[in-house]
Amino acid sequence: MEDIILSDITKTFVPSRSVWQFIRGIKEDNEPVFCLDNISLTIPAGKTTVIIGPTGCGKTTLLKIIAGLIHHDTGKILYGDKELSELPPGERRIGMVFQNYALYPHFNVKDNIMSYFFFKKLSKNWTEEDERDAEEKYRRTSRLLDVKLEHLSGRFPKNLSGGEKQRVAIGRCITRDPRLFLMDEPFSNLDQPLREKYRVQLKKLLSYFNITTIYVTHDQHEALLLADKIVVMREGRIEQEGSPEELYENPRNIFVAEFLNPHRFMQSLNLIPGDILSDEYLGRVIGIRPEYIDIPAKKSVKLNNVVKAEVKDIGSFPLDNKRIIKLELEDSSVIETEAEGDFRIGETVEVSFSRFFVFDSITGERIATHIA
Ligand SMILES: Nc1ncnc2c1ncn2[C@@H]1O[C@H](COP(=O)(O)OP(=O)(O)OP(=O)(O)O)[C@@H](O)[C@H]1O
Repeated sequence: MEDIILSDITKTFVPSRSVWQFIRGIKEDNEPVFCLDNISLTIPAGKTTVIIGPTGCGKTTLLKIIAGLIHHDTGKILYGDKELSELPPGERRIGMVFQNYALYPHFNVKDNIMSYFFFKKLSKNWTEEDERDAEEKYRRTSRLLDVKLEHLSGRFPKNLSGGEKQRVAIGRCITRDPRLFLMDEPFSNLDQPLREKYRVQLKKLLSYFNITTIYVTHDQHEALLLADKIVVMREGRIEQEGSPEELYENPRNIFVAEFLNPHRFMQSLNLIPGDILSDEYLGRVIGIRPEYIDIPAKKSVKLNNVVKAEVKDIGSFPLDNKRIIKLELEDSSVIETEAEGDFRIGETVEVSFSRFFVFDSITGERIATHIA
């Protein structure tokens, strides 16, 4: 198993003329859409790489280029020392699961999952041992995906729920023994509780089979749960790549810092003007993760990490046993964190920051991380 290396991948789309332009004989070229800008990236073997970024940043296009569904303008995709893009799609051993499930409608669940073996079985070389291996693979995949065999194996796709179809599509890809597994928001059609359940199953499955996977999503919780490596994209470029911990603890800029949010009820970063803390940070932006805000202020931290704030709001989330407190600082900026202790709305408190980022206020780049 080898890493997959993307080197300087570029893609520009030239939109075709609309019917209206065609009828009116309007010849002027439509503006080209610059989609991917020199993407270089290593996809580690046997790990899950999650690509995340705002809509239109080029995630799906990158995935389609890797799958060989569209061609890139420049650059290389290497699997070891082989150029993946020069291999015919059939030899690439790439499994894909996209939002639409694309199951074979006339195959039942078991035959869909086993479809890879369908034609192999017709060949003379198919042995009893191959049959046992295929059955074993089917059983393991089904168990890990929680596809209840006794209920589902004989059903046809039209009689399955969205979640069931999606799991069958994933199972079908896995039994094909892919070298690379590509998934584009596979759970986006499902409701929240189901998404959470299936993500956990998928994580188990991917680590069990050690499949090199690229997973595209908008969803930060999904990214943080599934990823061994996260790639944050913006406007056709990679903003930062690394482990979820690296990106969360050492974001390159405000965009990345705000993008990854493990908290369900709070923003991931509180931004305040630097001069509120000290003249040393005049013209800078300070970013504080909610978990590094202490109320009341810790005695041990330096005085210039302490600010006064008014309690503006306290929100309760009893099912999660959480209370979120919103605090207004002297310049009217509002920060929020988890409340531990009793507070009254309108009360003034002293707050300290045990760790914070210092960002350039124009470029948004991180200049320093300050630890008290
Ligand atoms: N065939 C095409 N012709 C012209 N422009 C295209 C084509 N395919 C994609 N684009 C443009 O390229 C950009 C990137 O599209 P892409 O689908 O890769 O984004 P994305 O990050 O996957 O977005 P989303 O999260 O909304 O799915 C968009 O501006 C899109 O409009």
